[in-house]
Amino acid sequence: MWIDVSQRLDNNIAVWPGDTPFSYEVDVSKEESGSVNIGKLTLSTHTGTHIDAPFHFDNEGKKVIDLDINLYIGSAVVVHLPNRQLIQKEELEKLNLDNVTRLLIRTDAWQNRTVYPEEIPTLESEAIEYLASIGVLLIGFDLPSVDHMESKTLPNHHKLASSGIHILEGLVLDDIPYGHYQLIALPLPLVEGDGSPVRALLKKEKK
Ligand SMILES: N[C@@H](CC(=O)c1ccccc1NC=O)C(=O)O
Ligand SMILES: [Zn+2]
Ligand SMILES: [Zn+2]
Repeated sequence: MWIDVSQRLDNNIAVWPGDTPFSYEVDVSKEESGSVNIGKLTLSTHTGTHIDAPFHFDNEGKKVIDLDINLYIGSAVVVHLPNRQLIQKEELEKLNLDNVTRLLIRTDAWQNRTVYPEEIPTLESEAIEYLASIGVLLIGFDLPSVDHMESKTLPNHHKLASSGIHILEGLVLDDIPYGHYQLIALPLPLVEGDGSPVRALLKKEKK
């Protein structure tokens, strides 16, 4: 059974401070067109559950269309690391992450999803190096960013990208225990995209 671990997209969804509010409206109604309702979306590419392409923080970086879709489908491990400000290498070393290419970290630090949190946990730089060294290619968080909310230099975004680790943000992992899963979290084929909303799904593996 597939479990939806995406944020629902409605007109009340919280967005990054100052970013474009999400809006869905029926632009042309069935009555107006005589045949169909036609919706219109206005949204930031960083709305809800989404991936970041390197172009988000690097003008020379890959755009969404350039990213390998295989990153976003396949086996993943969910780990639960609540009540931390800094996620350290030592802590990750204690987990059994052999052969893990997709790592999803449940922090539980974004409790009230109607607003963006002021402070969120982050990975220390050595932890990113460690994850790259064991072959992690995708990291996902139940958080709006992999850097501190107020960061303008986005060191973890840059370090993850230069380490070959791709970024998935805004997952809803509230009810997801530690374990092995199959993940699907495909971005839209946005040719110029710096990021894309995804529908993120998990299915428990039998091991
Ligand atoms: N890094 C965040 C988004 C982000 O930084 C942001 C998104 C919209 C408008 C402004 C942003 N950052 C401004 O410093 C993310 O990846 O979703
Ligand atoms: Zn983002
Ligand atoms: Zn980001």
